[in-house]
Order: sequence, then structure tokens, then C-alpha cells
Amino acid sequence: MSSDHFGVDDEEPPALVSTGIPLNLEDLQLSKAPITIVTGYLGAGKTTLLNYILTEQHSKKIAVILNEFGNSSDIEKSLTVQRDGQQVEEWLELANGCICCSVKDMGVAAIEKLMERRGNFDYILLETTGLADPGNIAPMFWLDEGLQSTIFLDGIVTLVDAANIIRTLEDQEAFSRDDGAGVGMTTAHLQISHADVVVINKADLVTREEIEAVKQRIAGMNGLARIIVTERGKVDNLGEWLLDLRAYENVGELKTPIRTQLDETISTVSLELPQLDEGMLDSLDAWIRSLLWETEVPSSSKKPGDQVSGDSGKRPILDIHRLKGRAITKTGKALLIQGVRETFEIFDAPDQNSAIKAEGKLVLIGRGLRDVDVKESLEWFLSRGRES
Ligand SMILES: Nc1nc2c(ncn2[C@@H]2O[C@H](COP(=O)(O)OP(=O)(O)OP(=O)(O)O)[C@@H](O)[C@H]2O)c(=O)[nH]1
Ligand SMILES: [Zn+2]
Repeated sequence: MSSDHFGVDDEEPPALVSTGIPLNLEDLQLSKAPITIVTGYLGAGKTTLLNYILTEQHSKKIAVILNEFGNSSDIEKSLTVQRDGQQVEEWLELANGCICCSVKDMGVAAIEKLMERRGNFDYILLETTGLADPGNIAPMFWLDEGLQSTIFLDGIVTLVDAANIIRTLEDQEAFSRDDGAGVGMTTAHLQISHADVVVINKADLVTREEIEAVKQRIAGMNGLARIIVTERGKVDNLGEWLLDLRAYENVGELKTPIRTQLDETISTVSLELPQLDEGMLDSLDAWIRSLLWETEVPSSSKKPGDQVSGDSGKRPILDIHRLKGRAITKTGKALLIQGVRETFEIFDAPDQNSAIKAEGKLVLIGRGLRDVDVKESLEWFLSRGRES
């Protein structure tokens, strides 16, 4: 697991093999294609949104990848333009010069290979199946800059069906996952907790009041996601809302979540971070590791890694899905913190000037956060690391 983790220590940059050709790293970075994961429960309107983007976005050469194969519904077939009835085997040209591909066992390497064969694209949109857990997909694309990948994860967009989402979130019996995620956790929960943007679609089917209720429910679960309401996926300003979000490079405003309409399962907690010295930075790193890897909130009465005596089965479930933060060091440096499930990294903020002006904060989204005092735990842990 630890290989996924990029710690606070300044790691040695990978040695570049000299090719004799001057290498401009910035150009390399610029030529990487962003990938946006479009997720959402069955029938929420993912394909409709992709179709809308393809008709609106003329300035970009977009590749659409459908992470489903064979049993494509009627709407998927409509996306595969002029190929009536036929199954999507590989890439196919769309009317506007974009391309579409359906892959089953999609992975970074597979997508890169296909891109290689078909030339480069400005943008990739990946529609996951309605039952996919983005927490499993995102880390594959969330790559270290040093890697030679030609793609990088831009953000996760989650569509919800305004008319059905609350029922879906509450339909424990029908949708509770039996993979150990626990009662109350549905695929819809996972998709919302990982979202950088939540699109509340099918606004035409509900009243204003119902939309407001959905908004509050979602904001209560994922306090970091931006929320937009649409009909048929029509997002007015795609560039502002859906594309080029760079959600894994920046951490945004880290606004304190609204506390209304609480969902029993997923919640967001926002913690203030004081200015950190080296020791506290190490503590912060260790604290996050304890949360993500040991699923344990260290407390003054229990050190991380300690066995819970006798009743480990009774320990409240703690499952952090998403984590974002900004830390300011005593030496005046701004660091950003990004995490998806067990993977996290702490890195220098790309834009020091603006980041340094903001306050230190850590925002956690996940399950079981209401049952533990994370604030007390973090404060205690940081104080242990403080260099006097
Ligand atoms: N009334 C209404 N119907 C919509 C809206 N958006 C999409 N639909 C319809 O909802 C159905 C499902 O839309 P899709 O775009 O296929 O949804 P999806 O999320 O891709 O579905 P799956 O891939 O099967 O999970 C289609 O019949 C759409 O025409 C909307 O805003 N309002
Ligand atoms: Zn679809």
C-alpha cells in the first residue's frame, strides 16, 4: 500500500536519461490529455450529458470511452452515431470529428494504447457503468506527474436523477452493498462522495422544493463538490463547470460544509490546520495514514496501530473516501493535500502566492465521521509533533 503514497519528504526527482534532445518538461505536461470520469446511478443521464458535451464543445477533439460493453442500451447506441444496431467494437468516428470507444476492462495502459493508435486528443470523457464505484477507478488515472503517462485525471462528475436520488440513497435493502462496505452504503453514496461536481439532472421532473431538498442532502454528504442543476445535462458553461477542473491539482476554496439534511451514511468534516512546523507536518502525515490505512482515529487514550482490546469488531466503521486540504508551514510554504481512499499525497501548492494567503484546512468526506471526534484527535496528534 505504501507505494501509493507520496509523503511530505521531498523525493528525489526521477533521473532523466539523456537523449541528446532538449526536453521541456512543461511541454510534456501540457501535452497530457485530461480525463473526466462521468459517473452516476443507472439512468441518471450520463450518456445524455456526454452527447450534449460532444455537440457543444467544438474546439476540442474529444474521445469518449464507455466503460461498458455489449449490452449497451438504446441511448448508448445513439451515441455511436450511424452505426445502427451494431455493437461498438473499438473506436468509431463521431459526426463532429470526435471518437467513441467502448471498453470492458479499461485501464490506463489500454486507453493510452488506443490513443496511440488513433492520435492524440485534447480531452477524454469516460462514462462508467451506473454501478461503478469511482473510488476504484480514480486512482488508476490519478498519476504522479513524474510518470510518463499521456493522460491525467481532471475530475469526477457525478450525475444524480433529481426525481429518484433520495429514494436511491435510502433504499437500503435493494441497494446496500454486500462487499463489506456496510449497511446504508449504496453505490449512489460512493459516487456522490467522490464527486468534484454533482450534476442534479432531470430538473424538469421535480418541483423547486424537491430540488432544494436534493441539493441540501448532497451538500450535507459532500461539502466540497460544486452542485449544478440541469435538464438533459445542459450545462451552460462547460469550461467552468465540467471540463478542465484540475480537481487533483488544486484544492479549491475548501468551504466549510453546510450542515443540513444530513445523510446517515456519508458526511463531510472540515478541520482547521494551524501553521505547521516540520514535526507537526510529520504528525499530520502520520495522522492521515492512520485514518486511511488503519481506519482509525488516534486518540490520547489509544495510539495508532494499538489493538482495540477484545472488541475490535465493535470499532465504529471509518471509511474516508475523499480528502482535500491546504497546509501552511511556519516557514511560509503552502502545501496541498489530496486523497482518494487509501491513496494520498502532500505536495507544494503550484500557486504559492495565492495559496499562502488562504488558511490551513483539511476536509474529509466519508463514512463514520460523525461517530468520532476527529477534531480532538487531530489537535492532540499535532501537538505531539510540535517542535518546542
Ligand atoms: N425527463 C428527463 N429525462 C432525461 C433527462 N436526462 C436524461 N433523460 C432520459 O433519461 C434516460 C436515461 O438517460 P441516459 O443518458 O441514458 O442515462 P445514463 O446514466 O447514461 O444511463 P445508463 O448508462 O443506463 O446508466 C433517457 O431516456 C434520457 O432521455 C432529463 O433531464 N429529463
Ligand atoms: Zn449511459
